[in-house]
Amino acid sequence: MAQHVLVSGIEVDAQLKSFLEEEALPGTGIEPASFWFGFSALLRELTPENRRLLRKRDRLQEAIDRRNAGLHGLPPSPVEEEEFLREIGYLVDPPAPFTIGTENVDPEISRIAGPQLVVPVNNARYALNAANARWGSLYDALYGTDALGDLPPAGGYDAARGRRVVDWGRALLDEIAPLSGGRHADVSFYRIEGDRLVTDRGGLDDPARLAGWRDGAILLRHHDLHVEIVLDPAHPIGRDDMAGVADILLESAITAIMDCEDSVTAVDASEKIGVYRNWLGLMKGDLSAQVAKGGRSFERRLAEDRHYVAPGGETLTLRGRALLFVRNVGHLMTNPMMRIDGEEVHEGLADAVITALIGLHDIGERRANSAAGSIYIVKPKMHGPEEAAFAGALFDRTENLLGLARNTIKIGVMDEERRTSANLGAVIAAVKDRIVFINTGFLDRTGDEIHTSMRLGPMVRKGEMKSAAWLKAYEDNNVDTGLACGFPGRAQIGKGMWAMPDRMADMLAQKHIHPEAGASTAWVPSPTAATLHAIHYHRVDVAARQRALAGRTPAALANLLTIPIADGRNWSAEEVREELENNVQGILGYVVRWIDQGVGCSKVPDVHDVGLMEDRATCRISSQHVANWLLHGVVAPAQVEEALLRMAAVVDRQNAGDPGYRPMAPDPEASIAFQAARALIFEGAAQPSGYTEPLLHTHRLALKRAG
Ligand SMILES: CC(=O)SCCNC(=O)CCNC(=O)[C@H](O)C(C)(C)COP(=O)(O)OP(=O)(O)OC[C@H]1O[C@@H](n2cnc3c(N)ncnc32)[C@H](O)[C@@H]1OP(=O)(O)O
Ligand SMILES: O=CC(=O)O
Ligand SMILES: [Mg+2]
Repeated sequence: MAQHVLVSGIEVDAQLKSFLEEEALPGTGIEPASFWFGFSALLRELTPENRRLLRKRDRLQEAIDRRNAGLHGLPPSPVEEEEFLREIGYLVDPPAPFTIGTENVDPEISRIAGPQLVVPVNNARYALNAANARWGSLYDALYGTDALGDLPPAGGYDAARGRRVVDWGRALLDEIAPLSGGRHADVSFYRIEGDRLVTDRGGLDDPARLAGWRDGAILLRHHDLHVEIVLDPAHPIGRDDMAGVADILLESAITAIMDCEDSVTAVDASEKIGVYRNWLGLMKGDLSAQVAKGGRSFERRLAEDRHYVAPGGETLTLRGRALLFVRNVGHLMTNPMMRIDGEEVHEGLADAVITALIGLHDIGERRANSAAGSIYIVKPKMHGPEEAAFAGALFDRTENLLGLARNTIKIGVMDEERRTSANLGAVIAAVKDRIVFINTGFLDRTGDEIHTSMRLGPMVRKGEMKSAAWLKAYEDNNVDTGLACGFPGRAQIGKGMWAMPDRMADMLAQKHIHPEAGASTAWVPSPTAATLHAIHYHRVDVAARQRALAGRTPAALANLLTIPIADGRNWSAEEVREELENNVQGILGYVVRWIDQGVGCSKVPDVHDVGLMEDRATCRISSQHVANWLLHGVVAPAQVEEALLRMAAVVDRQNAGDPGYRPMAPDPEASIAFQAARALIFEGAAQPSGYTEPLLHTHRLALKRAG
């Protein structure tokens, strides 16, 4: 049983108290007594407002549910929907035109367009890898994935495949830094003479693309992104290369989000400490992890900065690591790590204070993460401007507590709830001097789309959501609003996750649409994906795209408010079965690892055997979808029960190789994970905003209590 101790009138888990006093506070100049005094006051002041905002969510949803139930399946026109949403206070008047005023923003956010990597911060091995993913090997990314159309054969190095990789890489150099007299593939030497790159195929068409050099490397720069040609004639690859090129390194994950939210499992103090401790290691620079792979073991640590000579002879220092954000949880959840007046603390309040406290370790002397002296917090799952203003107030109060100048804590706003999308201008206005991004979290957003109109009728199939009118309007509106509010040069306009981690050829072929749509960043699930997605930012000039898009007619609110119900469509029994099984398999495959093993982000095969990145947001979509079809009789309860049992056996088989895995199918009644998945569906319609957190937390806590 967790022990709580009373500090400044709040009950704090004893382990959390020790962690904060012995690990997080030392070095910040803040004394424990004043920290606890301020923390307690902040919680007392802000908890009532947090609760009020959650009650407002419920009231609005109840009003929408009542109205929708009374429509008997006849969807409101977008005009009627808009009028209704205004009437109940869901839609507010847009603000007068304004531009954001955020200052002290690092160039990785304000200027450089490139990939954004997300990683569960409680996994030190992955978190370090993500921080170090600023630079990635193009050759490895092409060789080791299906990017070139096929997978590498089993066994040792395949020289023919290696040649294809090298050719592809050299052709990319022709795009990024063309030579005046031929192709990079035909170059037999790269040399620096004076301040210029010299090859036997001429110099650079644009000499300014040479950013620098160091012993054994040429550094190019294009669209603010760097590319390093690694020269090493002794290297196994360089040895067989006419010009001695051993690799091409791409500046890849320009920013990375250390996630405390949807990709982690943190239901109590000990798990929250795991999350906070890794963030602390990243901010202090001393995080390490022992990695065993390929028959060897090594210690992974944070990469160092990289040093070059620039044309003119000056030293050029480039960051070796991605600029790090930390994603806090939203306003919904509470956590037993602390109690105030006997009630669990609102987790988002604690996250803000503790992650910002930890951020202090960087913004003093070190500035190894933010040279500009900012702490970057991503705030997810906010519904509308009042909730954004509340996050702003929380950050104000946190700054007061930690002695920080106003707006030191920056905010990345996830545009991932319908009330936020529909009021995006007002949301941005509410945090206009600290906002550093808006990002279309289309996965949560799809879950909220289903949940909000749950009672209207059955929704289209999950795959069809991607072409629904609301989704296009949502994506366009996000860019239009960001441009209108002056984001270019100050803040990111971001797009969502590539959720098929093994489908790199498809990503390479498709994800260019994000920079083309005017986004300065977009999410990737892995360092390899970051390296490959970086190519899109060489191919698309985001700044030019943003200038071109700035004058277009903004996305119509009517389209954003077009509800994706199926409108009388009858699916065949086969289509219903496939949809149900796909959702149920995804839910079970994700939930079983979440509950039993504490893994918050997993790759789970869908019914077509494509491994999908599953996190709480994708689980929200699947569970809400089944709940919606159940509510409207598209599927019967017995059919769902039967699918759960059948898919449990499938998921058990998929995990058969994992020695730590507890099968569900032999005794589903006794499997807490199975029961959690079942509850997510059968109790799905009643979950706040359709979120999965309350049921996931309850079931994991039950499992931990059971031992
Ligand atoms: C809707 C949303 O909120 S999306 C945001 C939440 N999602 C995420 O954060 C995605 C994070 N990604 C992941 O957790 C993983 O990539 C998964 C679960 C999707 C796939 O994982 P796996 O199949 O185990 O990855 P895979 O086996 O292919 O690769 C493992 C290697 O890649 C690395 N890796 C994989 N994902 C990441 C990542 N996001 N960051 C850093 N490194 C990563 C691992 O460190 C490991 O390398 P190592 O052995 O050198 O340590
Ligand atoms: O957080 C991202 C999302 O898509 O949801
Ligand atoms: Mg999300």
